[in-house]
Amino acid sequence: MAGAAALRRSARRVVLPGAYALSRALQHPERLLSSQASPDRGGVLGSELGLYPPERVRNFSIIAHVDHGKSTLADRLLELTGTIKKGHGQPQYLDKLQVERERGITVKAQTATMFYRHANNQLPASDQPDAPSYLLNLIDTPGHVDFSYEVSRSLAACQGALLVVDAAQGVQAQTIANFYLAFESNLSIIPVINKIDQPTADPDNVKAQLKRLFDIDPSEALLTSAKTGQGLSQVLPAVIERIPSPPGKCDSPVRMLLLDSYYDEYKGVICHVAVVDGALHKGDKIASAATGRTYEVLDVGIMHPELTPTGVLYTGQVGYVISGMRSTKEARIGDTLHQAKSIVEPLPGFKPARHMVFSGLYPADGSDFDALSHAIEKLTCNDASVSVTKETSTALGMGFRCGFLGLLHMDVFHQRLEQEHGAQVISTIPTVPYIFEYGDGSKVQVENPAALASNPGKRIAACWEPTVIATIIIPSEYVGPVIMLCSERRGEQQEYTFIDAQRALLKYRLPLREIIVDFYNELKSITSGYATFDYEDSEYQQSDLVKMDILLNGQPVDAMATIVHNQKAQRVGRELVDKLKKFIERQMFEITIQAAVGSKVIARETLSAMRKNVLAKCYGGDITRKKKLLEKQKEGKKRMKRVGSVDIPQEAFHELLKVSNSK
Ligand SMILES: Nc1nc2c(ncn2[C@@H]2O[C@H](COP(=O)(O)OP(=O)(O)OP(=O)(O)O)[C@@H](O)[C@H]2O)c(=O)[nH]1
Repeated sequence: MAGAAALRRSARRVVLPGAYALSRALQHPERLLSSQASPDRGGVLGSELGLYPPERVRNFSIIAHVDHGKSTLADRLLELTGTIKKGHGQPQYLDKLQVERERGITVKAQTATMFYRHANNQLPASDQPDAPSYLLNLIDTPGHVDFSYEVSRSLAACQGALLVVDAAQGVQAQTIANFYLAFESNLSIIPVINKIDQPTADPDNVKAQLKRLFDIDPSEALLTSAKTGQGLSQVLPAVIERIPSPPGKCDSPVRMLLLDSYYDEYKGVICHVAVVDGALHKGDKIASAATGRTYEVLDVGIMHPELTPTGVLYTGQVGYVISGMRSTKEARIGDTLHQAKSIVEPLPGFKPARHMVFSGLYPADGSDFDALSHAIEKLTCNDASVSVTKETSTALGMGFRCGFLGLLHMDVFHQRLEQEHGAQVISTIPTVPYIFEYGDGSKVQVENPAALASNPGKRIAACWEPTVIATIIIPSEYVGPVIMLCSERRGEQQEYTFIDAQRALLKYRLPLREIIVDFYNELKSITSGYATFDYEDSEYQQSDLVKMDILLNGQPVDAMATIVHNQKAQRVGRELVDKLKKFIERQMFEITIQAAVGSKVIARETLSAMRKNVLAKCYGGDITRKKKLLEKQKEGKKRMKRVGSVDIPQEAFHELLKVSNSK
């Protein structure tokens, strides 16, 4: 380590800030730090970053179908470069969120900077003391369909991607989606066939699939096992040799792409940025191209893998900036940050996230509104892809209408609200954004069915619903049942091909509403878990939609209203009414439960009256026992929502959610 320290000192002496440092570094590559001499965590200094001109930087991502091993591979690369210690005790270092660890999925894309000495593979490293060192930015991405927005965002900062494919499972639906995202972003793609240690691994078959589907030359594929370490030593050399260095002008005023932002209680808003041109120093004044606001750079550094201040970031590098922004609303993802008072061309940015699913979120106990509001605000600071607007429901009181990228995203958001903020929420039936046109030609986007009055005074002339193009990959014996499922869900076949001797690829246009919860579960169950599924959003299509109300004792419960296809209204109405009958406890009066479309009742159930007197259970005059029972009853009441005179338990809302999505 003494040698490493000496190297660092000498490096500091020779390096001057800015472009000059870069040109000096280019003239003296022998002075670049080796990975062995790479700075220990927290010790990375700006002067050392200056030793990595764009030619010695590689920004890449790992993309794959869910569970094919991205995060494990990322961990191995971090270990290999000494960025984290081997066996650091935490599986999947880059999966930081609790929900990510629990569910084993990656939700937020994370970035880590690594230093790697690229020695010639033919010679022992000890014989190559001058082998050049590289700065590698690895961006881990989520694999689930809901988070493809995160994937495309991460790819914007990259010039290449490792496309990881499980050697036994082969190409799956998200492999295809992710390949096209990377391909359309003009990235160099390095195919990595992972999990070759598995007994059922068939790398040759996977190579053939890659050739057939993506025209990838089989000789380009790397064979690895992130578990045993086999083949991993080829990965980083391939990154350096096959992925181009980031383009950008070192001597221009600083211009960077805002990749992501989150709020840290102690540090404030932290922005992840990719520096496209110029260099960024602590103390610089920067401006946002979107808002025009200016900020002073209070701290700047790299993720190595934790925040490591460097005081500077140079062209092509990826890191973080803290600049006194008050909220993540100021840090718009995809925005261009640039040197204040300079005129720059904004970078292309990203397509704004499209909210596919909307749901109302209400505090389980009405008096907790402020607490829920605070929790949602905090969470959206870290997940800017959720849209939030206040709404009021007659049944549930004050709450929020939130837009999510998909159902998993919604689930994850709920889970985080409960786990990280202790919030207890009731959520309403998820809905997709419909478009309704009235007789007078005016159009509205409906994100809350309750907002669509049954008799709006205006005649509804037409309705449209969003559709998706779904890609499904299945073993060929399941083609029949899958085709049946898709037509039940109002799907329209677009493509039917075979990707190898055993597996078929189906493409369907499906109404988004039909797939938003239970489609994937059902698809999995009819294919014994073998189907994989991905979708991309597509156009709106005209459809015969109706609003269905649920009435309790004749009163509509706004939070239970839903929009359904006319043909399915009867079936959904019956199921909702049956479910409610099961979950609403008998009360001291009769309750009628009805589903209605307009003024027409399409399903009805009656719950007979019952008198429930807990105190009757208390014989004699034991007052403490009576009190306890009353307390218990009060607790139970807290978890009820009163609609008119009817108490509805929280579970009823959750159960409705399942019904309305299964049909
Ligand atoms: N046998 C074997 N198992 C592996 C290998 N690589 C990863 N795994 C296992 O595969 C499972 C999924 O790995 P992850 O790294 O979480 O997969 P991922 O692609 O990051 O998944 P998401 O983050 O959910 O998209 C884990 O149980 C890993 O331990 C490998 O090379 N061989």
